[in-house]
Amino acid sequence: QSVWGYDSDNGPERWHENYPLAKGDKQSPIEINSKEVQHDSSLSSWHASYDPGAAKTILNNGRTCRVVFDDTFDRSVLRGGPLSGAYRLRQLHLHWGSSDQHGSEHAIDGVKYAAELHMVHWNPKHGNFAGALKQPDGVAVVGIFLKVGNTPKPEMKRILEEIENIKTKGKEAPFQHFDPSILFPKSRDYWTYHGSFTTPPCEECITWILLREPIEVSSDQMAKLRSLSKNAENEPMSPLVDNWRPPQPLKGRIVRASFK
Ligand SMILES: NS(=O)(=O)c1ccc(C(=O)NCc2ccccc2F)cc1
Ligand SMILES: [Zn+2]
Repeated sequence: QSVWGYDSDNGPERWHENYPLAKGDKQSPIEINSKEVQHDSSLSSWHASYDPGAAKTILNNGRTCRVVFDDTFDRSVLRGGPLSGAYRLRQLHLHWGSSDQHGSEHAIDGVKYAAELHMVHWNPKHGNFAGALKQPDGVAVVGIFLKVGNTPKPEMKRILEEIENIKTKGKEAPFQHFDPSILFPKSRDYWTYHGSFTTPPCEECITWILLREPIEVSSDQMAKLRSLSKNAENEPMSPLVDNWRPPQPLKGRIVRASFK
């Protein structure tokens, strides 16, 4: 079956066979080379105003752990930075490795982090998410790097505690009263560039906002994430790890920095 994944027979090198956009000129993730980044003093700071009541459920879809929010009206929005207008928060999810040494999708000067958290927002001027996917300014994703250290942020605990209840593919649990802005690092410094979904169908509709400052998690918290399974309950155990796409060709794109 043409279902895509991260294994040798259905992984990133073969996605283009069923999803031709995967070979586009504005694909994500990318390798950020700070020497080639352009500081843009006209870039304003971004602002998130999230309603904790918008959080609904957390689920394991066999490819990631995803928290879903109510995006039926402007309840939790991101604005400013490179964006014009308010983008609605729809979901957040993570990508991680089989060890602490790798797992992020974007890399900074060759440095890969243990994981990368994505907060996915869409532009309501395009009617709905499906419509936004077809527009270059349709979607905005805030990317936060997770670094293993010994002063882990307590805020990640909430997501990781829920993992017990969504161990296998298809499991979903209520996840309410959660304000994801508690996950943001202190600094608002960011890089921004135009790219794509890092998973099929790989539409090139994303304004990426990558935060420079990583947040810290503990090695135990990473082990918890790696205890998720990509299989359903009654199938052979297969650990959900290495659900990251490698960096894609920059193809002349400019990466701008909000900081010097
Ligand atoms: N890793 S990421 O770049 O942040 C990313 C963000 C969102 C999606 C998504 O919504 N997929 C579902 C989906 C995509 C396209 C069409 C219909 C869908 F349901 C996938 C990847
Ligand atoms: Zn993602």
